[in-house]
Amino acid sequence: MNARWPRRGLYLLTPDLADTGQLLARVDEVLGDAALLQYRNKAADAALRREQAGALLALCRRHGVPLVINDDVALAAAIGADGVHLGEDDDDPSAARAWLRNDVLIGASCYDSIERAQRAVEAGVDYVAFGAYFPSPTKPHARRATPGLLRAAASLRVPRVAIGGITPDNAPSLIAAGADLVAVISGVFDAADPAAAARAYRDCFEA
Ligand SMILES: Cc1ncc(COP(=O)(O)OP(=O)(O)O)c(N)n1
Ligand SMILES: Cc1ncsc1CCOP(=O)(O)O
Ligand SMILES: [Mg+2]
Repeated sequence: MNARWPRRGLYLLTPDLADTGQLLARVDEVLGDAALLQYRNKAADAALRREQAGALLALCRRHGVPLVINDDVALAAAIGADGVHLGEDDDDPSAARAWLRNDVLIGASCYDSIERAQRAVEAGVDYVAFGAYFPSPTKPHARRATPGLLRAAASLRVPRVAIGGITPDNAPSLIAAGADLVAVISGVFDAADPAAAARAYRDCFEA
């Protein structure tokens, strides 16, 4: 378990962009307001993901923001990333824990299931993620979760992440229900003013 990562705030996920220069420029503009960055690209091949993850790691180091890799434990280990995020179609958290250094954080998607979250915590994950909370432009068919799940997960004693269609307007209701981090793609990267949007999420945690 990594003792140093921020446990509250905006958890930014990258949009699928093939152009690495464009990806870096778009992330650079908003990273200062993020607590964590996740590299997520569901369209890129292995070589492009390696290139983009390495470039994002350098950017994250400059901003002092930890980088989490989605889906790919081998990639996280290869570049020395700060964490990996795993869902139901990915490696098992306990297998990842055996593979990765002890200070690499592991996050788990728990969708709408407190039982899945309990099992993940027993396997040694550092945070649990629930959602989608609202209709997600990025993942329209994502399973839906309720705020009650965030309240129920308080007893697990790891940070709780909420994801899916989260905007600066609806984030406060999830934070009030116990979300420590809100995970966002379109609310920042599809905003007319991404820097202002990122600041608005951050402000939700300071209100
Ligand atoms: C913080 C966070 N929460 C949930 C997910 C979704 O993970 P998963 O269900 O494995 O789906 P994909 O993102 O891989 O499409 C996530 N990536 N991050
Ligand atoms: C990866 C993922 N898992 C559930 S919803 C989602 C996408 C989140 O993106 P957005 O913030 O655009 O809804
Ligand atoms: Mg996944």
